[in-house]
Amino acid sequence: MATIELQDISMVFGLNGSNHEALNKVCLHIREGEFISLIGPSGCGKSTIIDVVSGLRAPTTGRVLIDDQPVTGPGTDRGTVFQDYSLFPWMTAFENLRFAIEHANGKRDPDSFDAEAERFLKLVGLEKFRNAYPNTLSGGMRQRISIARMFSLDPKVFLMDEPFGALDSLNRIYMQDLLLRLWTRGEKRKTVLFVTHDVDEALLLSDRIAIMSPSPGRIKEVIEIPFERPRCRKTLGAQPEYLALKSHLLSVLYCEMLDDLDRQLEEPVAGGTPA
Ligand SMILES: Nc1ncnc2c1ncn2[C@@H]1O[C@H](COP(=O)(O)OP(=O)(O)OP(=O)(O)O)[C@@H](O)[C@H]1O
Repeated sequence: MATIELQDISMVFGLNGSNHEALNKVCLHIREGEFISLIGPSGCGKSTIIDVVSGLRAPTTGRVLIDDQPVTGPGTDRGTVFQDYSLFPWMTAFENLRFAIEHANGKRDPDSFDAEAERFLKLVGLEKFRNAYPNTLSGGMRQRISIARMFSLDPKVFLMDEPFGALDSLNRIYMQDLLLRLWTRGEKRKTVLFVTHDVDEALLLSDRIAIMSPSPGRIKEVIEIPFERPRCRKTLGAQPEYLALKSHLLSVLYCEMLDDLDRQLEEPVAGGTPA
């Protein structure tokens, strides 16, 4: 478990000769073992936050602390899952897992890497696909391997950027439940920063939801999700409190979307003003 502290994170990108402020003084404290989701309109800077916390990108100003230590680059204390699976295409499911485990634990007995890879394949129900290459697996199966890899590396922090965004709705449900079960039964509960566009997904998974607004990206509101764990999606969706929170989230996001649209339409269009 770890705390994550985002302190006044701003990010300015150079874009077509001018500067674009993607994030403006984002502050967020994430508690030990907490599951927090970032939700907000496209382009509000959710992925940029994941990049900054993972250490792949340095902020223009501000800093991230993990357990009070500043992030200066990528590290084994953070595991990531992205929407695009990020598996090595020339390795089988087993080899992808084994490679990651070996890379993270180079000094251990090599036989233990095999056993560990087999164990995690089984945990996500893919032992029969041990020798399959990623291009022969469905999107859901590939994402199961990515998740197994993240759990097998045993980092303190999980960073997940729309991990289920490319999946159909049934696969998405399966993956959400799989993630919840693996996460809640871990001895040391991981601290999770999760990006999603899906309000129901955020409500099912999160302890808190941070709503972002665009241009530049900021955290507009942070909402506590009061439902006890373990959560059951069948009963959760029928609770009046769930419906009220969902309605609130949707109205905030909808306002953001309309504001964004207004801003776009105010910008001059090359060749004249729209009628
Ligand atoms: N490398 C880059 N160079 C220039 N601009 C960038 C770069 N990366 C991101 N941006 C800009 O920063 C802003 C935030 O991008 P980001 O990808 O973090 O948004 P997002 O909220 O994750 O969007 P989405 O939900 O569509 O994935 C956008 O306006 C984007 O165009």
